[in-house]
Amino acid sequence: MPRIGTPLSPSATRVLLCGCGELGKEVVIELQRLGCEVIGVDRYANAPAMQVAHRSHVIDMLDGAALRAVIEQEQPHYIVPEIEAIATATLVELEAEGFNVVPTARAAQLTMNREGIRRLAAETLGLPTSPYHFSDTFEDYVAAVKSVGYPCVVKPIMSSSGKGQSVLKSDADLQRAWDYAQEGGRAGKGRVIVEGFIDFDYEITLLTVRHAGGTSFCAPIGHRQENGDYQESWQPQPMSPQALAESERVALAVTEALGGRGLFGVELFVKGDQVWFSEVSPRPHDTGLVTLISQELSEFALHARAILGLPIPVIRQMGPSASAVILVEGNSQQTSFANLGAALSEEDTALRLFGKPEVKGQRRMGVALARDQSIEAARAKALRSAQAVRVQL
Ligand SMILES: Nc1ncnc2c1ncn2[C@@H]1O[C@H](COP(=O)(O)OP(=O)(O)OP(=O)(O)O)[C@@H](O)[C@H]1O
Ligand SMILES: NCC(=O)N[C@@H]1O[C@H](COP(=O)([O-])[O-])[C@@H](O)[C@H]1O
Ligand SMILES: [Mg+2]
Repeated sequence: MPRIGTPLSPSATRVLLCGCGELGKEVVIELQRLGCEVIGVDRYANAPAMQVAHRSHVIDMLDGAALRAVIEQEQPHYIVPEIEAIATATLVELEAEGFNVVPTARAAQLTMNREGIRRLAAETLGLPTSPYHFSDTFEDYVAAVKSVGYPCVVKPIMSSSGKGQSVLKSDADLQRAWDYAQEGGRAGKGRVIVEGFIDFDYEITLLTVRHAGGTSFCAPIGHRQENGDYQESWQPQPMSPQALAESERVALAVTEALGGRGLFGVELFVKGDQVWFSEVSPRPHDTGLVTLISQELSEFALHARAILGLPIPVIRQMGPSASAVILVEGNSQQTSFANLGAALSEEDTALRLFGKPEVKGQRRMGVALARDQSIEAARAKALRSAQAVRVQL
């Protein structure tokens, strides 16, 4: 049975987070509640999760040598990737040397690159996905678009939150979408994926947790994306029993193939009873922020329990709930948020302000949460709360 020691003592259970954004902040809070010693690592100082960790390091996490140095210095019992952009080859080496990477180093490596996870899901596991093609050159990409057909979606193979992603409707979009994908990739210019556009009725995130007692699913989360970035999410998303069963089948297959313990966000497109796998985060998912109000154990608490080998006997869903993001646009290192009384005036609302130290362009800085009698009412309430917040740069 797992044991947890005293933080900052030789018996401490040390957890090191690679990535310290808003999702990591909530994971750190849950780990702190269980008495872990938590170390945050990210590319910039005062990142949200660093503000609640015991200590932190600022490094370029894509630099394998820098990542290894911090991990060797800290000797964590668990290494918890919080973002995709990490030197995952170094995590694979460290795992082979005996470190515990959550859920597994291979899961972090395969999901960092759209090609890794897409080929695993479609080619190895035979799961339904959109038609797809990978291209390295403009000429090959044009041929791929012709074969996939319009509309289609182009994305850099390494990107997240919709960066570098476009929907193409005709030949007129070819050059712009290519240029944007070349700018938006995390590793700079390079390979893109061309995907057939799935005309789904709705899309969900199926939070799936692999823990000591087996695999558990949360109620499905519906969400609305704009330009590949999440704006609102809600739980539970109404689904036919067939679509839900198929979603759980796909999520189980993907998470079993990735292995390890932890929470996964399985992204699925649904039309009628038909389900397509899109991608998976081997970590808490942004659309899962809704679980901060919709579940007794949030996705962050579930991740912490799973990582530490603790039981998850039940996941209680508390009724129709929603989240709405607080996006800030501009330039500031001292953003402030006002009119919070109005934002929290209604029953069953909550706010998270992430405490990000800087905004340059557009950045998600907070989220409003709400519960109500119906999904429609919860969504409307979360939006009212988010819109009530007055941002000063
Ligand atoms: N093939 C597709 N057909 C239809 N819609 C799509 C397709 N691919 C992506 N989308 C839309 O774009 C959104 C973002 O796509 P995707 O999840 O691949 O991007 P991402 O950059 O990995 O985003 P994140 O990191 O936030 O998950 C999807 O949630 C969906 O709404
Ligand atoms: N879709 C992935 C996602 O939501 N990741 C979350 O956003 C942070 C980065 O935010 P930033 O870009 O504002 O630094 C990440 O650290 C993670 O918490
Ligand atoms: Mg996604």
